[in-house]
Amino acid sequence: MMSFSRTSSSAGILTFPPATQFYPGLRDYFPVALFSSSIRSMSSSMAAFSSSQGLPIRSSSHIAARSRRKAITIDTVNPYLRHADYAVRGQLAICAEELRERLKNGDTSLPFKEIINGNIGNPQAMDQKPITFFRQVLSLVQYPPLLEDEYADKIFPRDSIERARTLLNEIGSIGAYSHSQGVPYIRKSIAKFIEERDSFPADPKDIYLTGGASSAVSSLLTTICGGPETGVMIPVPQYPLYSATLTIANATPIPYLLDESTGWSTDINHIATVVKNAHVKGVDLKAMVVINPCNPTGSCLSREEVKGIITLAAENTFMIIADEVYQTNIYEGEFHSFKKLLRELQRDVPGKYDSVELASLHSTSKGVVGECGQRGGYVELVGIDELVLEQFYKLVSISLCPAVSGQVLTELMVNPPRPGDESYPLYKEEVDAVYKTLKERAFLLFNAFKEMEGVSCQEPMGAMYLFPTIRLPLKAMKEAQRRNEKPDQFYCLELLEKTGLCVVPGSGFGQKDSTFHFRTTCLAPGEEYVRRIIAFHTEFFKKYS
Ligand SMILES: Cc1ncc(COP(=O)(O)O)c(C=O)c1O
Repeated sequence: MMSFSRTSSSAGILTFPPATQFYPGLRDYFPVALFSSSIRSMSSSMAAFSSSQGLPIRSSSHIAARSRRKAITIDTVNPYLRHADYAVRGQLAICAEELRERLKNGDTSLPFKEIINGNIGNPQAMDQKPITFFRQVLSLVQYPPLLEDEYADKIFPRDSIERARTLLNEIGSIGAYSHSQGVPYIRKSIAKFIEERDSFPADPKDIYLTGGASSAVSSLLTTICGGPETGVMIPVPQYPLYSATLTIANATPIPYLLDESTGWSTDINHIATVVKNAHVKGVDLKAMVVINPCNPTGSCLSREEVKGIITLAAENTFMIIADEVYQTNIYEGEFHSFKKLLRELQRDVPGKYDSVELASLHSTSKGVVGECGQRGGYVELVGIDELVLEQFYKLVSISLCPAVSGQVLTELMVNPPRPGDESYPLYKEEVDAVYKTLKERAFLLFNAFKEMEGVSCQEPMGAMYLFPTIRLPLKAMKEAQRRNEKPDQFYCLELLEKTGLCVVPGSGFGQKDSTFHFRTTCLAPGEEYVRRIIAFHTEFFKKYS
């Protein structure tokens, strides 16, 4: 009956990355689970890892046997990579994949018939459909002979044919490398989009197309980080791309806490203290990451919060990395872009904000586009020293160019059909429907959490996740301890085992000491997902209260 054996075996990475030795305060917010993942015993090779003095090792005989054959072993692989952890695709996701495989192979012993992945914001893996216009243009650009077909205009609307012709004219073949910074024509479109959004000019030369926001983050942090002395402020909770990338760069993540009691707000005074403490500890604080709207909390920054952060950056000279990939996933209030408010401050208070360095990220993965598999996105860099930009350009040029199909999709996201265009009515209908569905699903889950014993959740404002707190009964805490699992990890593993729902323990994102959360996406269709959570939670509380 049990889906996988409950013996807890260490998955290896039990130490903090070296950078945290430089900044031990991190342990308070990223307890073991962020940098480690003990998994319930599985057949997976990961389960064979064990721990000795904090280093992930296999049994020594195994190592000896392996090292005779392999130059690169788990002992010699880049230790910073080995220390990095990414909970979104971590233990829970691995276990879920195992269970999915068992279901596929006809295992009828499990108490559910399907796995539902609430662990990752992957809209088209659920039931979200691509935007028709986007895929029409992409098809034509991928296979230009379609444009010559006498039936082309019977299959494709005229504006998608025109757009494909324009793009092919600008790009040449989609199978050719583009400029490393991205296709110039697409950079112009992005600049226009930013101008329309912010009511301030944007310059195509400040824009770099990227393979999703993740590759922009990786390039930025590679450019910024020079070793453990380099500090980068990250929110707690945070999207673990940041902690993982900083670990790989052997830099020091400096946590700043979001305040759950006030809707996960960003307290500027607290951040000012964090900055001061970092300086006292001798950290060379280079940048601050802001995720707005926020993954995992679903909160959105107010104008005052954004301006407060920009002011701190101006006064303390650190770069802002504004992760704005959820800028169109807003359910309450308004999205305030860092670029717009920076330009406002520069206009209103001449001089003070002139040297603020800002990187703003956007992506085709989220919003109502949801094309995460296509790897499109961009970063806009303003206020950056020219010589640093040269280094950044050199870095991105080492990878030649982001996928050109992803660039095309980025062009379509920033330059969609407009009123009066043949494709506009369908485009509008599709984006409105996706937006409405995402919002409805967020509130369906939120309303369920409101009713659940021991659970509290902030009202969703944006993004595509909820991050409820669970106050676990003492008996459940003891059971977690007995199993050598973190309490939130225990709850999530139980949920997976009993229902097939995969969510991520809060420890994967960082959380205040003695608080426990989990993160779920709001993407699952229908009410089944919510029903299963409620039924599980009720049983769990009945059993452990
Ligand atoms: C806050 C945040 N930034 C960046 C990313 C990465 O997105 P992309 O698919 O564009 O690399 C994600 C993905 O979930 C995210 O939540």
